Amino acid sequence: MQMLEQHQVSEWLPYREQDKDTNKRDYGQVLLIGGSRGMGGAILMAAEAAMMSGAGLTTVATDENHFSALHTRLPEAMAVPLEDVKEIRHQIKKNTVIAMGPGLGLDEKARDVFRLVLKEVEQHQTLLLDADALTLLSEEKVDLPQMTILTPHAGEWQRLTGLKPEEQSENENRKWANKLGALVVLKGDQTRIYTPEASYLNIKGTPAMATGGMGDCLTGCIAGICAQNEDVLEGVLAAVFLHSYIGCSLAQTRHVVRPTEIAQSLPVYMKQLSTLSK
Ligand SMILES: NC(=O)C1=CN([C@@H]2O[C@H](COP(=O)(O)OP(=O)(O)OC[C@H]3O[C@@H](n4cnc5c(N)ncnc54)[C@H](O)[C@@H]3O)[C@@H](O)[C@H]2O)[C@@H](O)CC1
Ligand SMILES: Nc1ncnc2c1ncn2[C@@H]1O[C@H](COP(=O)(O)OP(=O)(O)O)[C@@H](O)[C@H]1O
Ligand SMILES: [Mg+2]
Repeated sequence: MQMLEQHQVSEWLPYREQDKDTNKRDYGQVLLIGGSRGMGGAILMAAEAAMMSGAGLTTVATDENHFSALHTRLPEAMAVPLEDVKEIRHQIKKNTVIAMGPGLGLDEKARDVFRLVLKEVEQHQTLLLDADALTLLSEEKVDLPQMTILTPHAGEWQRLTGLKPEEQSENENRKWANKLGALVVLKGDQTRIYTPEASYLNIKGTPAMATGGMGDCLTGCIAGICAQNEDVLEGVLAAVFLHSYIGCSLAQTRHVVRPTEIAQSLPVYMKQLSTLSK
């Protein structure tokens, strides 16, 4: 298992050359799907992290009840209603990265959008499944596009694989990543990443990060960084490292780190780390 190092991450992070003529469409378009009634915060946190990590355009498909909160907190993001099938289909076509699951719920409406995304997404797009989308994946019969990114915690991984936390060994996890043909980010105090070919060990996080929404923030971070990276694996590894790196850095002066604080800090840390290798 390969340990992630800061110098690699500084190479993998997207870097914006100052004198380059570009526009927002050069930095990817992210669609985030989730936030059923009462769980709007989950998808809002993911959207904020995606936008703050530099996605060129960020769109959120969520319950209409959350639109005003989203626009107040994050006016940079666009919103579409979760039940508008025609619009969601259009958005799936349009976006380069699709991240689904935070606060999505497990009801029929959630199942419908889950099936729609799995049916419509194309091989050239990057799909990330987190939270309730992982639970739906364990219940529904669907084929995953190649190298779908899955970001389970130990409980979600158990639902997908049947492996109890104490059975989630390197061997078993790799076998399952292979079987699913997926890039698996198995979250924990020290997150491990599995592809069919290799496995990676993140830096240790901090218990100050053990608070609701921290995984939702990671989802946005991965989506935003992958929107700007040609290489999906490098984007995922850089995002996982950066999320913990910022968490540890903020925890030096905090009892608990808010996921939204990590999102707010992303532009500064990305600039700092990505510049190191230039
Ligand atoms: N502000 C919000 O709107 C928030 C919404 N959230 C949403 O709440 C929904 C449920 O997600 P949860 O993950 O809380 O619940 P889940 O029910 O999906 O998973 C929790 C279960 O997994 C087990 N488990 C084993 N190892 C675990 C580990 N390392 N971490 C966490 N659980 C572990 C727990 O014992 C529990 O039985 C998701 O849609 C999620 O996105 C959460 O993200 C928290 C914040
Ligand atoms: N004790 C800990 N040390 C380091 N990181 C942690 C710790 N507990 C949780 N995390 C991180 O917080 C995130 C939790 O994700 P998740 O369980 O999906 O949270 P949520 O669903 O509430 O957003 C993961 O990125 C995990 O690595
Ligand atoms: Mg989660």
